[in-house]
Amino acid sequence: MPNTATRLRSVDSYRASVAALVGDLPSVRLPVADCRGLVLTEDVTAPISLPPFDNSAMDGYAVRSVDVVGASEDTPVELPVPEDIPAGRTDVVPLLPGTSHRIMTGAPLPPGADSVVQVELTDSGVQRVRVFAPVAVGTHLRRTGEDVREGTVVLTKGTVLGPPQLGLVAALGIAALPVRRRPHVLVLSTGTELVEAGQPLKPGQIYESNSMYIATAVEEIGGVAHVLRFVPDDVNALRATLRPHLADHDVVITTGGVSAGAYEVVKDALQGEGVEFLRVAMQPGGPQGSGRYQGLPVLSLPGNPVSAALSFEIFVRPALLAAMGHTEIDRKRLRARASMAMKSPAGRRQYRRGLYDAGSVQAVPVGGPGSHLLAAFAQSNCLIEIPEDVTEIPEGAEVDLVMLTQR
Ligand SMILES: Nc1nc2c(c(=O)[nH]1)N[C@H]1C(S)=C(S)[C@@H](COP(=O)(O)OP(=O)(O)OC[C@H]3O[C@@H](n4cnc5c(N)ncnc54)[C@H](O)[C@@H]3O)O[C@H]1N2
Ligand code: MOO
Repeated sequence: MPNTATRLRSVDSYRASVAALVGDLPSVRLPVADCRGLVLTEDVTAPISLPPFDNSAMDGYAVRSVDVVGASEDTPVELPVPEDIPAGRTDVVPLLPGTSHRIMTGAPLPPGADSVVQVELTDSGVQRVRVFAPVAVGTHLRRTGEDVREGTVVLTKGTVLGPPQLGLVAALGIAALPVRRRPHVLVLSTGTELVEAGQPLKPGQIYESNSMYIATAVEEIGGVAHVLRFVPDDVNALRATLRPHLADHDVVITTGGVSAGAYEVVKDALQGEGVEFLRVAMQPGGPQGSGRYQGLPVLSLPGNPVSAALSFEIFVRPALLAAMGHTEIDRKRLRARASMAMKSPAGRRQYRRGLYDAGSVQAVPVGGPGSHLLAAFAQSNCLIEIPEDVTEIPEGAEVDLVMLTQR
């Protein structure tokens, strides 16, 4: 049967298959510093209160409010200063009536004190201090547990750990957290025409770029990418290249070698070995392969750079995010008016690269639909999604956008 007669899989159904193939990653305990962007798998309970002790919110003098009643510029109250309490002083120095201790921000409030006079309202005395204003009980104090009470849940299972959450955990003295671990992704680019940056190009050669896109896109969402470049058009050599890496990766992403040509090394090596090659009703990104090779999920993306990139964006990225335990796996979507007319093939969901302008609420197509237009893609901030049943978008019509700048 000719390739053209092959039935197309819908984008949504293929997306679901890829997500099911990748599955869930296991939960592990990791040092807090390694948890940025990962998803918590258990609630976190505070082992201590925050603040852990009553302390001063200002540099100044710990006093009893009653001792400075009536103080003013003209009638200062003068108190002896028997102790100096910098932050970090760990011995207990009670405050006797009629005295004050010099105290710094974050230092423990001495027992007996009920307020702090900030230094600006005093003469900054060291042996004795003149206080120029009264203070109400509780002024400039940070009470034990005001932020967090020991034993309470501070972060719930499913939370994505960003800097604020990790800062809180550090403040609680927690060293490691239970998280879904990072996906380890083997990125394999194929093609005899591909050379690495730094080498001169011979006629017919191009610089290899897909692995750069895929690896950095994997790392952007918190995965770990290991790049391999595979050159020969030899199926046994490709299988042998994969073999030593199967045990320590969660997913293999290949690019190139999946379409209808005479040298389709990925397809030839993996078809019939657990990986199915098919066409998806998407443009770019029609030819795809997926399945398990020796038990390991393999996603074979088409070689054209924008096809590979959009295949990652539409199929692989949400699957990896879901595997990592994220519930928000989709990019933000917007609607805008098309700045110009566009055509799209019948029966395919087309993703045109575009620039969304929030001011005019317009989507401007950047470059054409071609899957080799890398510069246009790099200048875009969105994809303009043209549905399968739409072949013409008139200028000014509302279109759906997939924003590439935010999740
Ligand atoms: N007769 C047909 N030809 C093609 C069809 C088809 O249905 N019938 N489909 C076209 C579509 S659509 C796509 S997409 C590509 C997919 O081809 P492959 O996955 O086999 O990719 P290659 O042939 O290996 O490469 C395509 C293109 O991309 C360049 N490339 C590949 N890998 C990289 C890389 N790592 N970095 C940079 N550029 C890369 C390669 O040089 C080619 O120009 O097939 C169409 N053809
Ligand atoms: O579907 Mo291919 O991915 O257009 O270039």
